[in-house]
Amino acid sequence: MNNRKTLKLAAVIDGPGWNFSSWRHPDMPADAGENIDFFIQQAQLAEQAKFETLFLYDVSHVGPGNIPYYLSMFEGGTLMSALAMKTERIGLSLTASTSYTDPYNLARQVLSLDKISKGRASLNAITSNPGGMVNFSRGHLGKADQYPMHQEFLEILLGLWDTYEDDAFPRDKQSGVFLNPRKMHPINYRGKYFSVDGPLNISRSVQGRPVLYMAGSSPTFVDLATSYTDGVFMAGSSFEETVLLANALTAKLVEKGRQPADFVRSVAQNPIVGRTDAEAHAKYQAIRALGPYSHRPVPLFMGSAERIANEIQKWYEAGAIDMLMVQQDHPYGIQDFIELVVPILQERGIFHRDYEAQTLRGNLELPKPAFRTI
Ligand SMILES: Cc1cc2nc3c(=O)[nH]c(=O)nc-3n(C[C@H](O)[C@H](O)[C@H](O)COP(=O)(O)O)c2cc1C
Repeated sequence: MNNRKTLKLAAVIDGPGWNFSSWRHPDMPADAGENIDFFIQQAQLAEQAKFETLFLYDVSHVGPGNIPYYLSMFEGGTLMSALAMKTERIGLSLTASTSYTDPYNLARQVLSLDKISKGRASLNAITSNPGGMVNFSRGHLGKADQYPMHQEFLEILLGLWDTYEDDAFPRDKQSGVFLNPRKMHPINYRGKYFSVDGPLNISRSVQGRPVLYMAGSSPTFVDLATSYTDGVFMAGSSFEETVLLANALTAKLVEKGRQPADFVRSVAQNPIVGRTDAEAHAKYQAIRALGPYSHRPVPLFMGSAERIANEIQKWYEAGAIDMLMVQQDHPYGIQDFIELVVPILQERGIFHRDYEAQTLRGNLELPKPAFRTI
């Protein structure tokens, strides 16, 4: 069972895509990962189509054998801040690793993005590969540290985002009262990995807090996500696996006394869409031919627009997803999806025709969380 009025759509605007060869396509800017004009174009395209949010994955340790996008990409918070100025309604979601930064820094960055965008920011907080800790003076830590560290990180992040009550800053010029100090709540957190006094130096968000996601698949992931986040990003490698994980998440939410409707479960797919199945297959062959490896997995969502819409409807109505993240390998992947599939989803009442709210939370049908102290 799905638990929202409509399916949510995210556009994953990760440069040339998560593969080795799409940058070689004649219509893909070879420097797409560092090309701000390309990102602006993708962001505005998704906003015109009323996608709820943009989404960026992240990596912050690389080697020469990585995919081109890994080797040549913008830092997500900086990029999203630029896109905030070129868009008005669409959400701005970035991924960052809790193994590779400090919670105070990330809390400031994401809440700043939230203010700059007037309530459209969200963070996908991931644990990432432990190998990268050598870039962040944490080479002594390993895989076993990552989830305990992640948990502390999320508690601090949420605590810092609720440093101030909504009306903590009267900024009254007459009386000279800028801050009501009784409404400021430093967290004074002492953990094994992080120690943070607070307070943060930015007021509470218009959407309460930035939307928080986690990505993963393990039982620890399910447990932490249902305790701390507003939603998840699941691998989505098959319909059956996704239904199982989505149901496990829902059961855990209910067990913890949370409303499943206040939680967004999403997967990413890289649809290759045509007017006919044959046209979609020709597009797939065109990118496959770019090499360097002839093997490129056939996307789970490939074929005519009608076929893709049916598949999305099946996943949505089975409660496997609340949000579909549209990722592109083909340079027209998102555009094709918008032109061919979105109208069918709208016709069927599965996807909205316009933004209903000003904030990302509102558009995701998530309630504004009340202020709380941890
Ligand atoms: C759907 C999904 C998306 C992910 N995205 C990223 C990412 O953008 N950057 C990254 O470094 N790791 C990413 N990861 C890896 C996770 O951070 C994590 O290391 C991994 O999933 C281990 O957690 P698990 O054992 O609970 O699944 C992703 C994982 C999943 C399942």
